[in-house]
Amino acid sequence: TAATSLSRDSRRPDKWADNFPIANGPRQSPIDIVPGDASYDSGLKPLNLKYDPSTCLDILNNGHSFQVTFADDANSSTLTDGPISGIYRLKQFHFHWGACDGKGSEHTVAGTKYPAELHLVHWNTKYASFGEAASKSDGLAVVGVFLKIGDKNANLQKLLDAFDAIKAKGKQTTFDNFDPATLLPGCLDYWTYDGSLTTPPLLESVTWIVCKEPISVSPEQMAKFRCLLFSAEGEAECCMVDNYRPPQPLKGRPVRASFK
Ligand SMILES: CCCCNCC(=O)NCCc1ccc(S(N)(=O)=O)cc1
Ligand SMILES: [Zn+2]
Repeated sequence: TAATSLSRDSRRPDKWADNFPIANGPRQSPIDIVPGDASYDSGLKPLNLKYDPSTCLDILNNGHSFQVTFADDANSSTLTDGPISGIYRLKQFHFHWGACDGKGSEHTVAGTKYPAELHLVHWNTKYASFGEAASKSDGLAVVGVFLKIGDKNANLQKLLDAFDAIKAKGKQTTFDNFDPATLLPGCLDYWTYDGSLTTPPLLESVTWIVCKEPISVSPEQMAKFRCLLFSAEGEAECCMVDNYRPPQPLKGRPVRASFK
């Protein structure tokens, strides 16, 4: 139908510049990270992530990914140090993935695509809210973690077990006492650069912090990601896959490494 093709087109990254001209801006994300071109910065601090599982609220299929949302009315789940100054609060985390294991991540590493990528979205508490921070150059900090095919990930499985309740666009269910720290790799070495949201409104407000070490996901678990739907109940079913934006031009931006 016309509605179906409008919806599909709005999910196509090559169409976003029509409504969001910033899509061709100077600090767009994601990027291809070339380790040999990154410069080690001894001034970069270790990431300080302190999450309180009791601030976990719900899990939602928002029609372009699934996200777990956190109560952000206090400094209960925060990111400090790393490349940022001040206190950033966790708002939500979500993922991007492919139709097969050979693609799915948004950032790539010397051209290597991972099957999926986790984004932990934080906003700068010098601003009053996520919505206000999202339009400021230092408003957001997103920690990216790559998923690599390997052993079954027991912590990830807790999310996948909720998928039956959020299969279609708009479905949401309570989700509590989940600790996002269980999704972090053992080593928190990272690359960092100034970028943007990777979906509309593509705002250039994100300090990106991409972990070098991936976490594991089994092939069966990746197959479950692909059972979610872009479509709402009652609409023709459309599997939620390939919800990633490809790498964007670096346009001279420096990429720093927290490690040698
Ligand atoms: C009521 C809505 C308030 C927010 N207003 C709408 C909004 O700004 N949404 C953008 C949300 C978003 C998009 C992309 C990322 S990513 N993939 O870069 O980590 C993170 C977060
Ligand atoms: Zn994302």
